[in-house]
Amino acid sequence: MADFTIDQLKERQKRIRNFSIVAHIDHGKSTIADRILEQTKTVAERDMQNQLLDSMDLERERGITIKLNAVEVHYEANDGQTYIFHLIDTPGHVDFSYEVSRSLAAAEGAILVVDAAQGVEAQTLANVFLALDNDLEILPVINKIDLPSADPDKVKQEIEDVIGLDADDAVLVSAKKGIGIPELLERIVSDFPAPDGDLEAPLQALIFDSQYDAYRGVVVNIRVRQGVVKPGDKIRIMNTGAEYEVNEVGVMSPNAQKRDYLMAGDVGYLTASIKDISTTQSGDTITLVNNPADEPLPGYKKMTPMVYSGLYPSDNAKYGDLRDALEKLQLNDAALTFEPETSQALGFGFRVGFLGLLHMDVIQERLEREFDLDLVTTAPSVTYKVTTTDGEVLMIENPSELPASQDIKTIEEPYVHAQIMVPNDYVGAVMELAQRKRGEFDTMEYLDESRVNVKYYMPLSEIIFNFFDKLKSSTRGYASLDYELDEYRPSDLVKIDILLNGDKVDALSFIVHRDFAVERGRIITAKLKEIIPRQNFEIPVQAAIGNKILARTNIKAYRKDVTAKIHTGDPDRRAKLLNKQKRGKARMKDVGTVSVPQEAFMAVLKTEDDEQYAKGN
Ligand SMILES: Nc1nc2c(ncn2[C@@H]2O[C@H](COP(=O)(O)OP(=O)(O)OP(=O)(O)O)[C@@H](O)[C@H]2O)c(=O)[nH]1
Repeated sequence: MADFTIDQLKERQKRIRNFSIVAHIDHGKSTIADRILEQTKTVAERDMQNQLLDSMDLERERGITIKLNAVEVHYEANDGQTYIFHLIDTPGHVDFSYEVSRSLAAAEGAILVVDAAQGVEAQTLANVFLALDNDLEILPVINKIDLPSADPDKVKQEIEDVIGLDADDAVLVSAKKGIGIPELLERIVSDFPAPDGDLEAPLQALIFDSQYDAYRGVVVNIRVRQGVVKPGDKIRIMNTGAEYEVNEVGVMSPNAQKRDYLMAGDVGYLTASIKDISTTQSGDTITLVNNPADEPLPGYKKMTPMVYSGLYPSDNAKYGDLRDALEKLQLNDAALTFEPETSQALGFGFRVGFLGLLHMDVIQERLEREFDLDLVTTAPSVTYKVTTTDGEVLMIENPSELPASQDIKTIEEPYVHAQIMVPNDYVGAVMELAQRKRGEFDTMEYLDESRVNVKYYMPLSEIIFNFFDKLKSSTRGYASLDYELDEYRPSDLVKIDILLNGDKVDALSFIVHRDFAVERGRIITAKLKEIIPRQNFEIPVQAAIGNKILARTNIKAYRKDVTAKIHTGDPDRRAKLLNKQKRGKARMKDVGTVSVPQEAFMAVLKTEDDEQYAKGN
């Protein structure tokens, strides 16, 4: 059992530094974290691999950080003392900013990384404001000073002008070449405060994340605010009231290492044979049963999903597995929400809420990889606010549930306030794009003599459907984007239904602005004609608003000799064809009499590109 005195703990607490690294995407957070692990010998050189903290395969493959990670590092400083760092790496993409705000709640300091060539970007600003909101000490670091285009002085000036932070003694670093890392380590010790939680007060530990482990139950990641927790302690989760006995406490360094105790100021994990995953929500507080804290810590702001999409198992028998998988993922991803839904076309599934399309992509891929599921996903939709002629207000997350037009008084859609940072030369392109996406100009501010911050009000639905990709391609990658939900505004919106062989397919319905309806109707019927394979009868494909048909095309039937060829062709070729067919089948869903591939449900997302081709842009 743990053997320690309060004085020893107090001494230890003075040597703890909890900090997070925040930056715009690709400015080098993960590389800096790697260097810190390397120079403090937390990881032996032979075990060192790039992006060590990005432990998910998906993170490595895509080269992005999705989840926050907390690692304990021991650093022997120039003053001869050994300091305990808890380094919390965070994602940079706008879809994952909820992970950033959670990690910041566990830290006292934030290293603000800014690329020496790119300067301050939209997410730099967004993240630094999150850090300031959390009262964190901020240490500016200018990274990539090895680049020929690096201009640290200009970036210092920008940090002062745009963020209002003194950047005179910003640490100059090249994470790639290892330059400036020793200075950075010293500055972490001198600039960030030690945590100040009361060691003798009743336990309060904030749950900031958890994972499910088939053997140990839920592994809960905590930041201890006050008191001490150790194996054998009886704990209570304050909001759910669940009680457990602690089996193990420890830290990640970067692999799990058992400890005798975790104390105020520590960031680590705890296990207690927790099998019921609903009892340990992120944001809840853990205390001791026999000496409980009076109140839980303030939790996290609940995240509002931005987009919803239907998730259905390809094989209807896997419905229960999908629910299990979603529950387990939710434990690890507080922003994920879901509820059961049924579709005439797709059977039983779930309506799942996401923070953006990247988040949706990541969840879908994790479900398929980590839980071995085969999914059919419907096109994402924002939440519309509908007032019916009876005065009832409905929040519509699924386009197929939109009431008939004669029952609707108004439809409102969510608007965001977007800021786009871009070099002067591309302002014209940005404005043209924003205008085309129904944007309403707000203001424009100069960041320095060559860059501006353009602000627009825009419908969220236009932003989530590849606005970011378009923005990048029309500014050669120079623009950065950040946005926050603003308000609901009335819009002239209509629902387009798709009919296959005369039957309405609910999972293919979508909502658009009336001005784009006919055009989108035409494009999507043409797209579906391309995507849905021919069958042995002719299939009419129609787009309609109510009873009014906007567009129609036909998928022709197989000609007899085509099938005949397959049956009489040479055996090798026949086998190949059959195999190809079989593989395709896995991703097909029988909708009434028609087999529809997964791709078709996403076709509505693709219509935007064609629209622009059609207009010759
Ligand atoms: N030239 C140069 N390149 C660097 C330096 N530091 C990082 N990079 C490169 O910049 C890219 C992005 O680095 P990451 O560390 O993955 O960036 P990040 O900010 O963690 O990105 P996310 O996790 O996706 O938010 C990688 O290709 C790195 O190799 C540096 O000091 N100099």
